[in-house]
Amino acid sequence: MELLVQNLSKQFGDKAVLEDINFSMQSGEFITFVGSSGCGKSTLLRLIAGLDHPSGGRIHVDGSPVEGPGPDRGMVFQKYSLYPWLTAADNVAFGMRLQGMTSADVRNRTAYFLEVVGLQDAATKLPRELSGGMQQRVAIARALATNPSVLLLDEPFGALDLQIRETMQEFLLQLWQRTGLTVLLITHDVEEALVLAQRVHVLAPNPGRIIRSLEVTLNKSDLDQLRLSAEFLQLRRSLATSLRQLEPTIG
Ligand SMILES: Nc1ncnc2c1ncn2[C@@H]1O[C@H](COP(=O)(O)OP(=O)(O)OP(=O)(O)O)[C@@H](O)[C@H]1O
Repeated sequence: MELLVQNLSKQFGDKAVLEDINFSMQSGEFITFVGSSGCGKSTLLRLIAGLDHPSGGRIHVDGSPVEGPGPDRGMVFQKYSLYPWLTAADNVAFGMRLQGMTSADVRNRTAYFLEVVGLQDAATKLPRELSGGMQQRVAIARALATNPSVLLLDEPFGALDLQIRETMQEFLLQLWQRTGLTVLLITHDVEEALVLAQRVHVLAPNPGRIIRSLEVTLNKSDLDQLRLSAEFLQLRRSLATSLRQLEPTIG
């Protein structure tokens, strides 16, 4: 799989929201975009998902232009990801049924992906009976079940408390290491971007553009240790400084 984004721009009316975005990613990579609120992160992800159309530039998946949503791109949003009237299992099954999978396949894959996210015991629960973190795990299972080439995550843990957010980051990192998923995640949280990604792109606002890209080669075998390591703290400070310099000065 290759995702290729070239000279991508997006205008809403006369407001330029994204300008000249260029990057690519390959199978098995985990990349993040980090930027402050309103810099165009969600817009970028929606364009890649095919939920909206670019004003200029190109988005290709495996050489084919993105012209709308497709099963090759699975998406998870910050909240309200699940259908509230469906059980966890039916939520996971939903996309597969739409794709026309046989009911035996749907049943087997639902059980498998609920297990992948550690929720085999929650199959018959409704979303409101699950914690926020569990709901997002169901949403990830649903996205994975349709076998996407790339998983697009829009601040998936943004609505969760800090402690649960860290548990979910660890969960996602392990899932990625175990399964070889391809993940593109957007976040406003510098620490989250660094903990998870192999490559971080920093987005500046007005118009949204990439101002910095860095490879992250930190040892992620123990995230608690990592968060305290000098190398991590130095990178985090450096990224936070990049973002802070973009804020409008007051007074
Ligand atoms: N459909 C739309 N019509 C008009 N303007 C829009 C539309 N969608 C987004 N925008 C504007 O584009 C800019 C970027 O929005 P976007 O949601 O992509 O930012 P973001 O970085 O994801 O922010 P947040 O983290 O707050 O969600 C904002 O100024 C927003 O008001």
